[in-house]
Amino acid sequence: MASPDPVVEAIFDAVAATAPEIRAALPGRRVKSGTDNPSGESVMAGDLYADELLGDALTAVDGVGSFVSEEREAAVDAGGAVGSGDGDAYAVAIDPLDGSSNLRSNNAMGTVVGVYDAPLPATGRDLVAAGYVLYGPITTMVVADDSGVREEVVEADDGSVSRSVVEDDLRLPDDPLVYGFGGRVPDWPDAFTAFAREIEDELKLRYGGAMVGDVNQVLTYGGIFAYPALVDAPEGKLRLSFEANPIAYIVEQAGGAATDGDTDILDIEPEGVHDRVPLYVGNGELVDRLETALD
Ligand SMILES: O=P(O)(O)OC[C@H]1O[C@](O)(COP(=O)(O)O)[C@@H](O)[C@@H]1O
Ligand SMILES: [Mg+2]
Ligand SMILES: [Mg+2]
Repeated sequence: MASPDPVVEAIFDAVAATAPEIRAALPGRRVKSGTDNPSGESVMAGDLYADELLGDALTAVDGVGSFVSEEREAAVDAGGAVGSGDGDAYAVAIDPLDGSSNLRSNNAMGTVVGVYDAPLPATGRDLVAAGYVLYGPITTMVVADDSGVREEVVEADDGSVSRSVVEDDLRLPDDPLVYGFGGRVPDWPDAFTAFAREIEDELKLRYGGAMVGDVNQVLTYGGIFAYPALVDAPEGKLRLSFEANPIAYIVEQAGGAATDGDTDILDIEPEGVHDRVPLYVGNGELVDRLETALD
């Protein structure tokens, strides 16, 4: 197996190093910050705190040339040309706090990171690695690169942060057990509702309102997660660069599939870094059935 890319490892180290600090800061940051993000959504104080901490940590990593975040309009130049053709630095895209509406109710949340070898916006084929932190009862981090997917436990001890691998070859189980679909049922297109009715008969509902938490259930138990196209929002809710691409990369590296209903998420050509996309992700045969159902 090829040795891990040192820049990618430094990026994951930086994300892991911020996780205990983000977690510790959340109790006092469960309120709205009073601002909206570039997607027009209300930003929580926790979103802003995580964004600032991660922005500082990631732009300080040697080999990170540019940094974009769900919470920032423009890319931050971190010094260094991005892309294998023009330079040798990576562009890092983050969703600093995924599922931050769960802050109020104290449910799971996460941080998502994508490491692209091309200036953004780029397609998911330009990802060289992706990962997410899950702030559950345990702080875990799932990381993927071309060698596969690993689950790690992140722990802070006396000011230092450790990453311990607990699963070194995470694969989607063959027999799916769970599903979780976002959005209001009356807002779903009829074809998706019909597909959901079939799935309800076969799998158990697990929906927590944070993509990272819901996808982590699918990775653990097998199944399908969707934030579908809605009748009045055909692009759905989730953002391609910060959410769908990194999650699609991780799930595909774990043996699963990801689509916007028609096209592999990783092949979608973005127009802008804040583009939204419908996301259907999980076991390959379920994603195939979904594509047929939406045809
Ligand atoms: O509350 P809803 O409409 O079900 O939306 C839930 C979805 O929105 C998100 O919270 C969007 O992410 P952010 O919290 O990063 O904006 C996803 O994590 C989740 O899948
Ligand atoms: Mg999110
Ligand atoms: Mg977010």
